[in-house]
Amino acid sequence: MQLTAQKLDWSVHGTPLLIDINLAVEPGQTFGLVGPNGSGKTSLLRLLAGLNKPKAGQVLMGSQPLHNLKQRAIAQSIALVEQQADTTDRISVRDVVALGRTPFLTALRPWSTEDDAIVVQALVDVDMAHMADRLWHTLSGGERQRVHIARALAQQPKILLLDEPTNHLDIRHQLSILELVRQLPVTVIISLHDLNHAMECDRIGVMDGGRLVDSGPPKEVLTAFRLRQTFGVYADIFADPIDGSQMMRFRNAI
Ligand SMILES: Nc1ncnc2c1ncn2[C@@H]1O[C@H](COP(=O)(O)OP(=O)(O)OP(=O)(O)O)[C@@H](O)[C@H]1O
Repeated sequence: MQLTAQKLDWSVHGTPLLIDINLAVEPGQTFGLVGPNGSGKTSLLRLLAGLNKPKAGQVLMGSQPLHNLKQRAIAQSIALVEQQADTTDRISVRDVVALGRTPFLTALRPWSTEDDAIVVQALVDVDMAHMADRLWHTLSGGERQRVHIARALAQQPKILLLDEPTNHLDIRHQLSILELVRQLPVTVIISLHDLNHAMECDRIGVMDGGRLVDSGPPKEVLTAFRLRQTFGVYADIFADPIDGSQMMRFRNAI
């Protein structure tokens, strides 16, 4: 499903935090959102998920403006994995993931064996099936992150929004989560700090000071100029001798 942002503005107490954001992510594409700390990535993802309302402009899910839809209808199509999602409840890993099924349950459509199977598959996908009975609060940071991703997968969204999902993850799980996300047949918008990981996205967008300052194929967008201008670093960009893919070697901060 296509996700479109048209002329989005968002501000808090009169301070503009997102300014004139225009973006269209095609069905099935993986779109990487990059930018320095405080550039507006999380704010944009929350608007795209319908959690915050824009001051101006609109978000379209397919051809439907989000502001015309109820939260439950949005949750049947869009899942967001937030950066600092937490719960203090004594709840098992399996039950956290089962929360992903909530938007689909009604009195006429109660929990079924199909939901059980979806939850198990989501746990397998993030390599957490062996911890299904563990209590959430006993998990490490990386394990919690993987459970949150499993909850979003259990939602079986058409659009998956991920805010720095590789935060806390060891290198094996970083790579396996990114590989999993890229293979999903859904539209994905993922914020990333690791620019070499962002190179694997179909397209990327660069946030700077609340604006989307560039978007396009990673090779065209993440140039030495952009790394200096927006990220404040000197970097060398070169082709990997093994497979020719573009890599960045960061030298020093400006
Ligand atoms: N509710 C709020 N009230 C005031 N300022 C806010 C609020 N939410 C975000 N901001 C500010 O808006 C700016 C953008 O924040 P945001 O979290 O979207 O950035 P980000 O690109 O995700 O950053 P990071 O890479 O550090 O996670 C920051 O300066 C932040 O302090």
